[in-house]
Amino acid sequence: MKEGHSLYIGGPAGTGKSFLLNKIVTSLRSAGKCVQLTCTTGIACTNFPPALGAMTIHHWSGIHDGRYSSKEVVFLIKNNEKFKYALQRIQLTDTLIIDEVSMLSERLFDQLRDICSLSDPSKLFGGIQLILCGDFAQ
Ligand SMILES: Nc1ncnc2c1ncn2[C@@H]1O[C@H](COP(=O)(O)OP(=O)(O)OP(=O)(O)O)[C@@H](O)[C@H]1O
Repeated sequence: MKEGHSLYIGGPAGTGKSFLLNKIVTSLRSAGKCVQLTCTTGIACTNFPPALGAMTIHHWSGIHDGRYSSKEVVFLIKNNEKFKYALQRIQLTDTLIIDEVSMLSERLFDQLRDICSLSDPSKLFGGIQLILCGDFAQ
């Protein structure tokens, strides 16, 4: 993880996934990484202490309510003033954590791949380290 590899953390409810994410955020941030903690729902964000700054993946990425196609949202993030903070977040992020990832649709995951590429178009997901967490058996 510290070398920047992407990973999936899985396990049933109560096995300590959120506990582990908490430790990961703290550890990577103290190593100087820009770590963004996101969840697929707002309610899941409340599992974390406010100091960790958890936000929905929709907010982090600029996707918001998902009304745009991948092409449209990438264009807006690049060119529309209203999306400038999303662009800054994307370009600054070293590690993107997505909790409750089993709630993420294939369509949204594809959009995220395209949006993350704004960070570095030559790399898959823009070279951002992904830490996906959840329970696909849920
Ligand atoms: N290594 C650990 N040491 C001490 N307490 C722990 C450890 N791992 C988990 N816990 C405690 O166990 C409880 C459940 O952990 P946690 O909420 O992280 O599980 P979870 O897998 O995220 O569950 P859910 O999927 O329901 O959100 C919490 O009270 C947490 O503080």
